[in-house]
Amino acid sequence: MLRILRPLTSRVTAPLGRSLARLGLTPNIVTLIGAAGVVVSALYFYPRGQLYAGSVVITVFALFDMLDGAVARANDSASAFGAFLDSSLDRVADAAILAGLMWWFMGGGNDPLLAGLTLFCLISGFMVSYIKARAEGLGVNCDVGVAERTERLIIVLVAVGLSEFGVPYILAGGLWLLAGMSLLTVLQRLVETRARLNGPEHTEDEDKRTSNGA
Ligand SMILES: CCCCCCCC/C=C\CCCCCCCC(=O)OC[C@H](COP(=O)(O)OP(=O)(O)OC[C@H]1O[C@@H](n2ccc(N)nc2=O)[C@H](O)[C@@H]1O)OC(=O)CCCCCCC/C=C\CCCCCCCC
Ligand SMILES: O=P([O-])([O-])O[C@@H]1[C@@H](O)[C@H](O)[C@@H](O)[C@H](O)[C@@H]1O
Ligand SMILES: [Mg+2]
Repeated sequence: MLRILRPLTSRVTAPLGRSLARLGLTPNIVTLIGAAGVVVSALYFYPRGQLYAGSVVITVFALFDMLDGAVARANDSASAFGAFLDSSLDRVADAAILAGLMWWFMGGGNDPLLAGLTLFCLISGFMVSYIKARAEGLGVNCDVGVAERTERLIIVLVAVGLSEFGVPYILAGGLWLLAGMSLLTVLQRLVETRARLNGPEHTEDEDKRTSNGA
């Protein structure tokens, strides 16, 4: 959904990408800094229980995901391995955020129901990404859904960040919303992939890939 904002955000990220490239940073280094930063920042959630500070710092490092591609485009160094690393480390970052939150609910947060709901969000979010990756492996595009990664990050970070200001039900509400939207996106991507696999543009060549495992 929010991908439509890309032309707008690239007005900021493209010049930033050029500056980082001039400093000698490679896209892969930017990817690694962003992912490592998110993982370490998840320690704000658990064990520290600092939900607002954690959300802010995680947001800063999550934004690196918009900059690695910008650096790649700035110095014409986009690579297949870079794209693979970018997507793979997104999963590590997503897991760190939600695992940090889940552990906090199980400890200081003392809310086993929300811990379970967070685990559901983690698994359904991974399913969203996995379905797209598997569909692409079978030769079809699956860029659909109400909760792509950017939407999922915004929902969880805003809900968790605002919860420290005592906004009623924001944390539980945000997590229920995230769970529902992730589940809906899983269904949207399943339907889309099925339609495309059965569609006219799906060739015999692509059928050969169906025997491959995940
Ligand atoms: C009071 C409350 C307090 C709470 C505080 C918390 C507030 C939280 C609020 C919002 C949270 C916002 C988090 C947003 C994170 C967004 C990050 C994100 O999701 O990015 C995803 C994409 C980028 O996707 P992708 O990685 O696929 O694209 P790339 O551009 O990287 O290109 C990939 C290709 O590049 C090549 N490549 C890449 C890496 C590599 N190592 N080698 C390579 O070769 C390769 O070809 C790859 O295929 O996001 C988007 O761009 C979609 C649009 C998103 C719109 C987001 C809106 C966010 C809101 C505000 C942000 C404004 C920021 C302006 C920019 C600032 C930049 C520092
Ligand atoms: O599938 P999803 O989790 O919505 O979105 C993800 C994108 O936001 C990410 O930038 C891309 O690199 C991943 O491969 C993945 O597709
Ligand atoms: Mg990126």
